[in-house]
Amino acid sequence: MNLFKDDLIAVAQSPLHHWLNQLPAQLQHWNQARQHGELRKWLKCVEQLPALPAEEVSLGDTVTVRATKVEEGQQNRIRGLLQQLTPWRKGPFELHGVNIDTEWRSDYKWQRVAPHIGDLSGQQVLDVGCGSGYHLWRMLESGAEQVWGVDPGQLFMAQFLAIRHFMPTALQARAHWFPLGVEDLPELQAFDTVFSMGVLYHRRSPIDFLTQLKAQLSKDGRLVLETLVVEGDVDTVLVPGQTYAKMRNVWFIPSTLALLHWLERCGFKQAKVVDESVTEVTEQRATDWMTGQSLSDFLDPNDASKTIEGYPAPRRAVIIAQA
Ligand SMILES: Nc1ncnc2c1ncn2[C@@H]1O[C@H](C[S@+](CC[C@H]([NH3+])C(=O)[O-])CC(=O)[O-])[C@@H](O)[C@H]1O
Repeated sequence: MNLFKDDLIAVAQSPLHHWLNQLPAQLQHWNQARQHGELRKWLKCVEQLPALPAEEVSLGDTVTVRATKVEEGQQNRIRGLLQQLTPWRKGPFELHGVNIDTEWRSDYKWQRVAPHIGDLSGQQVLDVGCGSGYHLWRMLESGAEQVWGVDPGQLFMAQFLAIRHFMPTALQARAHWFPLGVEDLPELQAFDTVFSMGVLYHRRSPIDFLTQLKAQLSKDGRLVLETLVVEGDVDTVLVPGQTYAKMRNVWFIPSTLALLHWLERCGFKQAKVVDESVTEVTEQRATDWMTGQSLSDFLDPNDASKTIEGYPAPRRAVIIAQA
């Protein structure tokens, strides 16, 4: 379990140390039974990345690491290796002059979330379904003491490890990623803020999901939830057919009023909607780093207010609720 050695030490030294009752055994099991066929290849790419000093670091809209002197050969090597980790969905990043223009401008989402969360100083922060970990770096920018991402997507883990490779040691020690789903988390009751963005609609049982998120929060903790919503009253929930915007695994898209009601039923307090907006094609689009189909292909070509299946086009809300 060398891959997670330092992260497990960080768990032991944190207020989350009771996670060690399950985590090492889960990672062991994952290592033996749940590894993706390509993971070795992806990790090899990460290992081959050149070591360069992180002399200029920005955890802003484009998460950036630069050294004063980078040779062209090193830059080409970085680009070539990182291109083997495509598709890159969540970013953007700039690593020693290599711009990773990801499918999503995840900075747009963060701009909708950040004004409402305040300073995260001193906090233990969990991001459930963190993808490449782009938002983990932004949470560190907001002051978090330690950030913990979980996501079953192993390509995203390799992407996170590649970004972390270039970070200065002091930041590396504060950012962690485990290949787990929300269903693998015990009731830790230890995080000051739990984020879960873009995951609820992928869950078959949204009430169980909200309950699992609540179980991660400390007594005074809060949830920052971002998800697809539809317009409508407290009884409105869209359960699409086989696909929604060509995504196969979409189950429940509630109205914000329905979602607030669910949160209340799960025991959350003071839940409020802090942002609601329609996703533009400038936020999710094909790029050199994700050459497949993207939002413009998922919308009705004659009416961008509808998905290709005729449902309302993607609209997203950010909700903050207290444990
Ligand atoms: N059981 C699960 N437990 C945890 N995560 C899961 C699970 N199943 C899938 N995921 C993960 O949830 C993430 C959803 S993407 C949001 C990324 C980021 N948060 C963003 O807001 O940009 C949104 C989208 O692409 O639709 C993916 O990384 C999955 O691997």
